[in-house]
Amino acid sequence: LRRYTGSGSVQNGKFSSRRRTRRLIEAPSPGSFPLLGSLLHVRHPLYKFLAEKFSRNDVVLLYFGSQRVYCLNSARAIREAYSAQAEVFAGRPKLLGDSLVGETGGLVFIDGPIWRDYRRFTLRTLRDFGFGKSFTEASILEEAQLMREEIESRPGEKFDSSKLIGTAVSNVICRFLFGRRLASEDSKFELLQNTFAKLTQEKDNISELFALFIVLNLCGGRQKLALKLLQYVPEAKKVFDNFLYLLAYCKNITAEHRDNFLPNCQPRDYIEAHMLHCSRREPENPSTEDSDADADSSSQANKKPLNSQQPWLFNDTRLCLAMADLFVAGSDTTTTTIRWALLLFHQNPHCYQLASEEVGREIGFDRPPTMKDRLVCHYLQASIDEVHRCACLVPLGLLHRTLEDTSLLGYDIPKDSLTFVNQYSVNNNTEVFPQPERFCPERFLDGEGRYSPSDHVMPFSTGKRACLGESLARMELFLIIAGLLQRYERIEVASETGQDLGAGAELPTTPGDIRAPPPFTLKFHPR
Ligand code: HEM
Repeated sequence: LRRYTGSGSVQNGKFSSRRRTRRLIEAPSPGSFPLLGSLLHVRHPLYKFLAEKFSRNDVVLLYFGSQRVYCLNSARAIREAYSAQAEVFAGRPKLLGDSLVGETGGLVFIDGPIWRDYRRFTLRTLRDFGFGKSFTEASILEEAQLMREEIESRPGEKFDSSKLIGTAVSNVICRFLFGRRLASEDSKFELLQNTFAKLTQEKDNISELFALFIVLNLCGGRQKLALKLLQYVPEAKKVFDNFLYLLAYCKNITAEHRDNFLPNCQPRDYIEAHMLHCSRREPENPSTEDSDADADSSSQANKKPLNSQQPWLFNDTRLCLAMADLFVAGSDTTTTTIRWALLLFHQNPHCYQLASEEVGREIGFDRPPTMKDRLVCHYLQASIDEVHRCACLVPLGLLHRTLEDTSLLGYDIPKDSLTFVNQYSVNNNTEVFPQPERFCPERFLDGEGRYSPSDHVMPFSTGKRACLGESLARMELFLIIAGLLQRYERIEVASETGQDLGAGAELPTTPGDIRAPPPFTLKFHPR
């Protein structure tokens, strides 16, 4: 019998401050064993298992070791938690990062004032550099142009899709972070790209999370001890080493910047913006109440003063941790979505045809696309949403942590529980998306053929922890895909591993956090 012995009781959907002990109202669960938790009660991939076995349940309770982990298995549950109770669900679990680096920082696996200030600083800097404006647009178009030059320098050749698209996408983020692109021949660049594609796609991160929490349990929650033990596991050690490699790379570039930094000039990249911010240590207005607005890159959020609490939160190690997070979060996600788009168009050539015709009609073939064209390219916009739905790139999102006791759709959720979304359940809900296995952009068009997005498709999540790079990703997707449609009458896709990738073929996907298609090459047929 589990009893709730937290700080309050449930009243009007919230715990009151009155201390009381009562039975928890538990969400349905596949079951659990002591120590191992639900590991032996679930099948892989977890998102499919939960979507099928718990198709009628909004919330499912799992255990990673003894850690409570709630799956938000419907759009209703996701919105109720991450939007309606945004503050309560805005925490992140501690996953050894602090112990590894010796500093709390970054943007993804951290919460509290450091995360808040760095998130605001990053959104503000992205906006100042023209996130959603011409500077970023120009960077993306330049990378798209370089990609096309590469293709046209070797007519009739096949290109590795990950490398070709990954180079363009990663360089957009490099230009923002470091103020320069890295040549694809640069061995460091290739290493960085591959390292994190492997980390996010190939590894079965859910099994590893189960394992990590079991080890943490065994160590009585002591992170340093768990880290020491995990150093003996070759796979885990490789992950730590790769991360430390990326961090060292960011540190070197930061040191180079420091030598050339001119405090009175306009910052040219994220590192300089950070240096400028640190050099102006005069106190700013104290932090105002945080609102939902700072979860996105809206201008309101970015006009708010940074928290600037004492002690000073900004330092070089945290800068490097934030850069590492932006590089990892901003490279493979967008690259893989574009690869999915090309693969799904390959399987559905009539959709490629319709999108090309629209691009030809609305943009023409003589000038590069701009973000304004999005407003008139209804079919292409709908196709991109359908790519998000079918690809379901991050099916389980990232783990959140509850910052206080709460209740969700009638179930009790104690403080410090972990939560994750099941985007796969939502995207394959037959009541909202009939025949979900079909690629059908028309789902997102109204009766007059105008783009009509659905609030069920949430590739960037929602609420306080929603993707910080959503605007940049949306720009990259539209500009790069529209540019390819303009230039190439047909794009041939061929599997690198002999798998059938043709129309109707079921596509095997990678087991990691990112659901990527199998490796394939691209051959371009110019108009
Ligand atoms: C198609 C491309 C992308 C997809 C599908 C995507 C998706 C996501 C998702 C699902 C999350 C987790 C949200 C949550 O925990 O609720 C996330 C977080 C994040 N993303 Fe993205 N992302 C993309 C591109 C980018 C880009 C280009 C950047 C960098 C500029 C970026 C930076 C981040 C960061 C820093 C976070 C952590 C935010 C936080 O915890 O406060 N992402 N993204």
